[in-house]
Amino acid sequence: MANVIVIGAQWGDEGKGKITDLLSRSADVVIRYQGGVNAGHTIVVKDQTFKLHLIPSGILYPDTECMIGCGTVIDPQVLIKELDQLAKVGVSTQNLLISETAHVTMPYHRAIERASEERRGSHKIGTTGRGIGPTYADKSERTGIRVLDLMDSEGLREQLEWTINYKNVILEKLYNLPPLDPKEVIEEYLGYAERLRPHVVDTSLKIYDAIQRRRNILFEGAQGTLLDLDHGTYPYVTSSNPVAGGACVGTGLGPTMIDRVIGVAKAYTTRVGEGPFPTEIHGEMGELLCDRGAEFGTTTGRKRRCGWFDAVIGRYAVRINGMDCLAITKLDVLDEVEEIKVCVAYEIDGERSEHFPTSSRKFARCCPIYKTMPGWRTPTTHCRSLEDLPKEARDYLKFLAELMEVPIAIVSLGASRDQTIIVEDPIHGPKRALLNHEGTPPSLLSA
Ligand SMILES: Nc1nc2c(ncn2[C@@H]2O[C@H](COP(=O)(O)OP(=O)(O)OP(=O)(O)O)[C@@H](O)[C@H]2O)c(=O)[nH]1
Ligand SMILES: O=P(O)(O)OC[C@H]1O[C@@H](n2cnc3c(O)ncnc32)[C@H](O)[C@@H]1O
Ligand SMILES: N[C@@H](CC(=O)O)C(=O)O
Ligand SMILES: [Mg+2]
Repeated sequence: MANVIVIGAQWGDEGKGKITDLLSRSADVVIRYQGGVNAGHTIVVKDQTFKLHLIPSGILYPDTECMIGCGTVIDPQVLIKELDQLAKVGVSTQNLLISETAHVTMPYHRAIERASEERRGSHKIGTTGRGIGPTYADKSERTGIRVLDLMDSEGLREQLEWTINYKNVILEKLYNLPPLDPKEVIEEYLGYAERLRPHVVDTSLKIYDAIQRRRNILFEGAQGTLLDLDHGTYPYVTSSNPVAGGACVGTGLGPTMIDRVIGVAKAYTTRVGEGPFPTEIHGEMGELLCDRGAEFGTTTGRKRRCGWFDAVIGRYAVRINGMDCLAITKLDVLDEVEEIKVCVAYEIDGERSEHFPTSSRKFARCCPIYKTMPGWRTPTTHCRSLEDLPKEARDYLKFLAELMEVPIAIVSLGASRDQTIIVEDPIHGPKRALLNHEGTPPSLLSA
């Protein structure tokens, strides 16, 4: 039995969907613990592509129980659309459970977010526009609507009447927008409630039950470490905690139950939305990575910004998440690149630093110090073992593992489930933190 967290080690879109789907083969339960429909997880199986926003990436396995945990925010309209789309292609969602205490995204959340982004002008965050920030803000302000409120029609009428009138003041007075009609919204959401009711439970009880029955639980992170509300490039972050620590809070499971943390990182870096990005490449090379990597948002279709691999943020992600091992994705995207750069440290205000600065303003002044590696200029999408890879590609991976002092357990060379090299067992390997008693690094990727 092993309970494993999968997290993004960069700014999201690292390919967590593909890796979670792959690992779900050995999981009994897969659970999302934060974020909402801002996430876009892509899974490719044979010639079928699935784009999931809220439903966990374990859903393609009919016997796996999938849960949407209490730390998520749920847009019922999008969730129902996702359920319908899966049903259309014959994927059962009977095993999907939704937490009673997750918060619900309402129309005023989306409207307020759009208006506030516009009002911010050049200070905008570049959000996905899905109402994520305002839904989490209401949770903190204690004016949120939870799934269990949605299930109680009388209570909901009263609660929403009050809340919508309260939000209408903001819409009308602050943003000069038309008010929402409480009756219309209430009827719309009561309809959603009936559709979702069969899935709604106390998921923390279900998880504890799974623990007691020695089931394998996979926690699927969305977004990435650098988008974390507390540990990312604030204010250019999302409003939840994508880091491994978020998995316990966002599901109601105690930290002593977690066995492993697997980080997912692209072989280069991308970021979508505003905010500093020291290794961003402007010009031809950035376009090449964007083209080859099909770097367009799974949710909004926005073009993702592309850059070289940044080992400073990689090391930071290892530390913040207590990462045991890494999955490196999209190595194939670098197949045509003649020379590959890796950021090994920053120069900040004339000084060298190997640490991620806590201030975003300081981060924006970081100039990457690069080490240049030779490319391999050979296709790798067919490789299924480390030995199949060109030597330069193996050297590149080894260099990344050494820089971050974390073993690479999985290498991904294409979007498809089978385009993967398993270097070592990602789930049952030893706990990395326990290997370092004498300060010796754990065994890294073998050459
Ligand atoms: N070429 C290539 N594409 C890959 C590989 N692994 C994943 N992909 C694709 O890369 C993209 C990854 O983006 P997402 O699916 O948005 O990643 P994610 O981490 O699940 O997303 P968020 O939770 O939104 O951060 C998808 O289009 C995948 O199909 C790979 O090894 N090579
Ligand atoms: O989460 P919101 O508030 O919509 O956006 C804030 C910030 O985070 C970026 N982002 C959100 N979800 C994802 C995702 O799934 N992959 C990558 N980046 C994401 C968004 O672009 C904003 O920069
Ligand atoms: N989740 C998103 C963010 C977006 O679509 O803008 C992505 O896959 O890039
Ligand atoms: Mg995505």
